[in-house]
Formats: sequence, C-alpha cells, structure tokens
Amino acid sequence: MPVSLYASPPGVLFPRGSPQEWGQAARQPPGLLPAQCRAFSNNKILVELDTSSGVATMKFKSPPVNSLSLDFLTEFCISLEKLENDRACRGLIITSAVPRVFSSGLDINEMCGKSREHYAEFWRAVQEMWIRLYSSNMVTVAAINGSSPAGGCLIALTCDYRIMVENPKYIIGLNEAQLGIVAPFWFKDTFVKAVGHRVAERSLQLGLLHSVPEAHRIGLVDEVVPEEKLQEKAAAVVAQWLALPDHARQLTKSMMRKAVLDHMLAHREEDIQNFVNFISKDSIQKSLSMYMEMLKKKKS
Ligand SMILES: CCCCCCCCCCCCC/C=C/C(=O)SCCNC(=O)CCNC(=O)[C@H](O)C(C)(C)COP(=O)(O)OP(=O)(O)OC[C@H]1O[C@@H](n2cnc3c(N)ncnc32)[C@H](O)[C@@H]1OP(=O)(O)O
Repeated sequence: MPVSLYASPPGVLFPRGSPQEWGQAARQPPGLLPAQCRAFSNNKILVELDTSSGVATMKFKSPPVNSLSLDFLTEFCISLEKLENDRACRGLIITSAVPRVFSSGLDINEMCGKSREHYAEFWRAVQEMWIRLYSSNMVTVAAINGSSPAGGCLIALTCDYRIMVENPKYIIGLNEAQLGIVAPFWFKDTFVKAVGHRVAERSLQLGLLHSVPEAHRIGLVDEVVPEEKLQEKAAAVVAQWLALPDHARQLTKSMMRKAVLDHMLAHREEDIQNFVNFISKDSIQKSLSMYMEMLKKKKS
C-alpha cells in the first residue's frame, strides 16, 4: 500500500475539464498499442502506461516549445493525478514529443498584460504542478531530450532523476535573472537540493543556461546519453528504483523532501501575493515585453 505524507496536497487546483478516459489496448485498432499498454491524451500531453512494468511515459506535445501555459499546467496536473491514483502505475518518465525542446518554461504570455486575478490563477497552477510532482509517490525520471530553461528546468529538477541527451545545442538552467525576474524561493530550494548552495547561488544570480556537459558536471543532470539511448536508459533507471520496496522508497523520499515542501505549503498564499505584486509592476512588464521581442528578433 503506497504511503504518502502528501497524497492529497492542500489547496489542490480544480481542473477545468478532464482528460479522456484510459484507452484500453483491447479497444485499439490491432497493432497500435501492445496488449499491456493503456493510453490517454489531451491537447498538450500524451500518456502511455505499460501495465506489465508499471511505468508510464508522459510526452509533452505542445508545439512550438512546450511552454507552460495555464491550459498546459492544468492538463499536466490532471494527468499526474490520474497516474497517482492508478494502482497499476508506479513509475513515470517525462519527456518531450517536440523536437529539440523539453520545455521552454512558463509561458511568458501568461505573465504579460493580464489581470491580477489571472496572475494569481496562473501562479496557483504553477505551484500545483510543482507540489504534485515533488510529492509524488511514483518514481519520476526526466528524460530531457531538448532545451529546458527556467520552468522547464524546474520540472526536471522536481523529478527523482535526470537524464539529458548529449547535444551541443541544448541548454538547461534557471535563467530567470536574465529576464529581469526572480526565481521564487521554492525554485531556488529545489535547485539548491540538486547542485548545492554555492553552485546554485552563482548560477541563479547570473541566470546561467548550462550546456549539457556543464549541467552534468555541476550535478544538475545525473546522466548524459546519446539521443537513441534515452528511452532505454530512462526505463532501466526506473526499473532500478522500482526494485526497492515501495513503502521504504516512498517514505525516504517524503523524508528527504519534507522540509522544502512544508516551507512552500506554509507560504503558499503569500507566495501568490508576492508573484502578483511583482509581475504587475510596470518595470517587470517592460522587461518581459523586451525579452519576448528579443526572442522574436532572434528568429529573423
Ligand atoms: C521579496 C522578494 C519578492 C520576489 C518575488 C518573486 C516572485 C516571482 C517572480 C516571477 C517568477 C517567474 C518564474 C519564471 C519562470 C519561467 O519559466 S519564465 C520563462 C523563461 N523561458 C525562457 O527564457 C525560454 C525562452 N525561449 C527560448 O530560449 C527558446 O525559445 C528555446 C526554448 C531555446 C527554443 O528555441 P527555438 O527552437 O529556436 O524556438 P524559438 O524560435 O525561440 O521560439 C519559438 C516560438 O516560441 C516562443 N516562445 C519561446 N519560449 C517561450 C515562452 N517561455 N513563453 C512563450 N513563448 C515562448 C517564441 O517567442 C517563438 O514565438 P514566435 O516568434 O511567435 O514563433
């Protein structure tokens, strides 16, 4: 019986809509899914569960860059809840179906020119995503097959293990400072837990985006593999972690993460107010607009 201190986090997001029911392999056209596979998907995310291994693979499929919009975050939380409540599922691999990008982080459009109410709703959804993933009973592995700045990096950091594809074009890190914004304390705490205080302090202040070898060297990613080995490696890692008794692994995970989680939960409403006040400032709105312009110019 899985044990979690945070099976039902307080203040859960009430989803707007629900995903399709699990698709039974038996109902699929022949050859589409193996017999032991179940799947569901929505506009943003595809999930396949291999019931023989108990491992689900979640693929982000929101082109062009899997940015974390309110809709994306809502679908993400619904999918996580569905898997968490499914006794057949014990492990989760998170990866991208969009070429070259794992996730470009929070959707900047959600933080520009909107009402204070919208900012509060959006930020609650960001918190919800982190709470669900950070407190998950499942073994979670990020199979990072593309660039992963800011909120994308946070998703990877929130998993139990990170494997990244070796590619000189891919970058990963918490680059908020480069946008003129600040990584909130729970982004920072999650980062510090992975790489240590000194590395995090330098990386956060400079808003660094690390190359894959550098990310490996500082402990931001645990392993680097060629693209074609990524899924195989991720499956092997999940299997290794699942070989332990669930209750021992889950309680250990809860214990290791409790302080960071409790801190966040205790300051959740205050954190929303801080975000709304910060993001509503004219100077911050200007910085974000300039950053979006810069992204668009880079293309032309
Ligand atoms: C008392 C103390 C108080 C403190 C209080 C603190 C409160 C908290 C403050 C706020 C905290 C906010 C935390 C924010 C976290 C974030 O995640 S912010 C987002 C940061 N993300 C980025 O910087 C990534 C930007 N994107 C890229 O670098 C590149 O797009 C890419 C991911 C490397 C991919 O490159 P490429 O394949 O070349 O694609 P592009 O051509 O650049 O992009 C394609 C289109 O996508 C648009 N886009 C890209 N990223 C985003 C995004 N994050 N949001 C929205 N849109 C994005 C891009 O503009 C392109 O659009 P078009 O030109 O229209 O095609």
